[in-house]
Amino acid sequence: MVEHIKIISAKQVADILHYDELIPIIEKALADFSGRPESGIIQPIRTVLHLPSANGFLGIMPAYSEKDNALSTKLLTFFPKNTNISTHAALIVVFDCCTGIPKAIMDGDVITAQRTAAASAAATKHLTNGIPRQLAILGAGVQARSHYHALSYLYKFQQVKIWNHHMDKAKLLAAELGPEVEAVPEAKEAIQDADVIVTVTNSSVPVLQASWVKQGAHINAVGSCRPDWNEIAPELMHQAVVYVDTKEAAVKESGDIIKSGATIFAEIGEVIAGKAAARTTETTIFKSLGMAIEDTVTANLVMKKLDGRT
Ligand SMILES: NC(=O)C1=CN([C@@H]2O[C@H](COP(=O)(O)OP(=O)(O)OC[C@H]3O[C@@H](n4cnc5c(N)ncnc54)[C@H](O)[C@@H]3O)[C@@H](O)[C@H]2O)C=CC1
Ligand SMILES: O=C([O-])C1=[NH+]CCC1
Repeated sequence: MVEHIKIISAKQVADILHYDELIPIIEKALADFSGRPESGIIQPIRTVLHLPSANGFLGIMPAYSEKDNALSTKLLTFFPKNTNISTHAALIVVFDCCTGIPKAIMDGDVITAQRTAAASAAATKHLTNGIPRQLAILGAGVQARSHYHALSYLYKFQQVKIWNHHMDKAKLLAAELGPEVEAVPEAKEAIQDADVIVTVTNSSVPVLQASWVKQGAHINAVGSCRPDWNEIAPELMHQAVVYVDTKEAAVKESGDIIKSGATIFAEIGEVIAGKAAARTTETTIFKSLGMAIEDTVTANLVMKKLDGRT
């Protein structure tokens, strides 16, 4: 059986994935997820193993889409103390939906970076107030980079400010990205004029304060995927209208939700499907935890492209 499994590298995945195709696919997956079980999506809450000795995590993330005929599991590790090597590492195993036979093992790092940014881009498209001109990113790692590219695919920002707790990393990323991108020493300075804010740090305590955020801004809160970690000040969680990718996981996994006790207004998939309001004139937060179905539909796109089926 193993001889027939395709091994698909990060480079192959990166060559295939582009935001023009990925954002609509993720948008549809988010809507289908919120329309389950009728939409044919099956996705349990992920299993997360905590390794106290290394303060690391292993997540197992299976999902199935009947419409897409796609079945896969992502295996993801998160070791936040890693230095000089990545803090997250992922593999995706793709199965044949009729026989259950594994078809491929592919790199999951590029997919994790890009599908997460595509989900934030989809949320921003639905929740932002008018055309955003100023982007702020807190964090300067893998997700900071992919969020810049996904959001810049949708909008031409006049100014992008990046803050990181180590300024040198923010400076390096700013230099790599575009002439409109600037590294700033204080998070508050990055946030004050921002129409769209992205939080993508490994912090377990708030990096974004309520008083810094202008009324009507949209926030993609992407980090803090642990129940006892929060990246957003509880006051801001209460002031904003809170959207999530999955309500079921948000109340189990998200410290931003659990520690603040904030009310979830809707899943972003309900907004995309026209079943919940997009309250764009208010300050909005999209609390993203990441969903296996995003990986499954993205891996399916990679498979289809490699097979010449699309
Ligand atoms: N919602 C989702 O679907 C996903 C969420 N994530 C989460 O997004 C966050 C960023 O992920 P990556 O960019 O892949 O990680 P990364 O390790 O590449 O980047 C993390 C950034 O946070 C900074 N940082 C580390 N400790 C910090 C602290 N105590 N305070 C402030 N900044 C700190 C680092 O300097 C770095 O710039 C993580 O929390 C990760 O778990 C990652 C993948 C998917
Ligand atoms: O969905 C995902 O891949 C992740 N969520 C938090 C860390 C990685």
